[in-house]
Amino acid sequence: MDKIIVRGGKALSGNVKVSGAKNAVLPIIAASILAEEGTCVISDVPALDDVRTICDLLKSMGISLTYDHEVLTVNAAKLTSVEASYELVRKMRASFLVMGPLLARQGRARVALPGGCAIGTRPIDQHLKGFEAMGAKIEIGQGYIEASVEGRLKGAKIYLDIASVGATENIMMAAALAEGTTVIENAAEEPEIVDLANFLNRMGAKIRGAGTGSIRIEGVDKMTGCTHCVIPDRIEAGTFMVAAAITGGDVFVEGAICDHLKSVTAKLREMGVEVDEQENGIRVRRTGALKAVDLKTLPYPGFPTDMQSQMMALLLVSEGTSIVTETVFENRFMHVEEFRRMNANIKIEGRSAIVEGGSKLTGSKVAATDLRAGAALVLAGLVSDGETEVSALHHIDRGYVNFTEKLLALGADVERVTPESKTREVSVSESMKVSFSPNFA
Ligand SMILES: CC(=O)N[C@H]1[C@@H](OP(=O)(O)OP(=O)(O)OC[C@H]2O[C@@H](n3ccc(=O)[nH]c3=O)[C@H](O)[C@@H]2O)O[C@H](CO)[C@@H](O)[C@@H]1O
Ligand SMILES: C=C(OP(=O)(O)O)C(=O)O
Repeated sequence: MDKIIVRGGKALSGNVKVSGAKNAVLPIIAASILAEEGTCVISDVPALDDVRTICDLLKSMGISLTYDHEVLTVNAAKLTSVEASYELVRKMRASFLVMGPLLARQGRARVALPGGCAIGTRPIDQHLKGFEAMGAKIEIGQGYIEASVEGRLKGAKIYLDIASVGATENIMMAAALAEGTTVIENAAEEPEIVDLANFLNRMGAKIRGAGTGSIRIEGVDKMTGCTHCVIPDRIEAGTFMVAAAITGGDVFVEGAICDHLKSVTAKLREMGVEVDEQENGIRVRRTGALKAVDLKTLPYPGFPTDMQSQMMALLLVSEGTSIVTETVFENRFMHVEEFRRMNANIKIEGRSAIVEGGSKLTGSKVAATDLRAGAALVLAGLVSDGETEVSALHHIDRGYVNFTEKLLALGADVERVTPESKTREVSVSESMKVSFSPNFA
């Protein structure tokens, strides 16, 4: 099993380019199932394990795909199966996003129950409530959810009890090909929802209001292939912003969209970090001490839960006590135990973590507990005494393209080690080449 070895003490500097957003591209690839004709050509598709998983899933349904230099083509004219197997859904919960498109196009879908994961139980009741409101019959058995509808789905007014990102996306995709108009109230407002709506509209859908709490979808009879470029990953961008801040560095995060990162920028500024918002990216510098701040995760435009663990790493080296409250997922503090191995002083009280700043972090053996926790441990390693060894990298590979290489290019003392070959020497230019070649043949 690969490990990342980090030796602390280097201030990061230079330019890092943000890849396409994982959380935008996954629903977009699922949405391409809706195109009965033509090819979807999607660019800035990051070479991530999660992308490979959803591509494998579409391939298992008879859909043809190609991937070359971050351009993915999907031709879903031929669709031979409406099933998403346990093996693929288990690897990645976002696989459940194929349910809406399959149901809308084929009138039937059979998808393995996604179950919980390290960060919480993550139910899908809001997705199912939406499909039922559109006339689908839902049956659950033998670990699978079967949804079916006589004829077409019918437009409906759906109020989400929770502004769920996945439910908003799944229902929006289903409604795009339904008969009549669907209105989703208390919809999630994340930028990835806007990107998905833009993609669907290019395919022929009629969606208005994405990015607000009320989305109106007029169903159409047919959708076709289109071209689309995925938005930059705001969480990857935020992770590098924290990397700059934690090391007292000076980094330009190229491609980051300032508007998508307002809550992160505001917190960094509150802590005494200089954040310069530019047209094509964000420059982050830190020279002085870091101030403790409190933060609470919330749905967009609130502070993202996917940045909680990285910010916690930063708060560990600030002056004073901070309170981090996690309101989105009920169990997203697994990284606290790992931080403690690095001499962190953190107490958990219910949904809050009391983070004592100013501890001298020490390098240690730690394991990623989810993908953002993995990144956060590497960030903590950048300022720890001695060597930090991060394992369980399959989490990091789900959501960060060339994470080690990007840090290396900014001057970090970091390497990825494969036990069989001891050290895998990676030249940055080589590693930046396309390293993803899924078996699309
Ligand atoms: C692939 C992807 O885009 N993943 C993101 C997406 O996950 P995901 O779409 O799974 O997150 P949701 O917004 O659906 O979940 C938010 C909260 O709602 C709850 N819930 C959700 C659906 C439902 O039917 N019932 C229910 O109770 C969840 O358990 C969770 O507590 O948004 C999360 C919240 O910003 C991010 O952390 C994930 O990175
Ligand atoms: C929780 C995350 O992803 P997922 O919803 O795919 O598990 C994440 O990206 O931090």
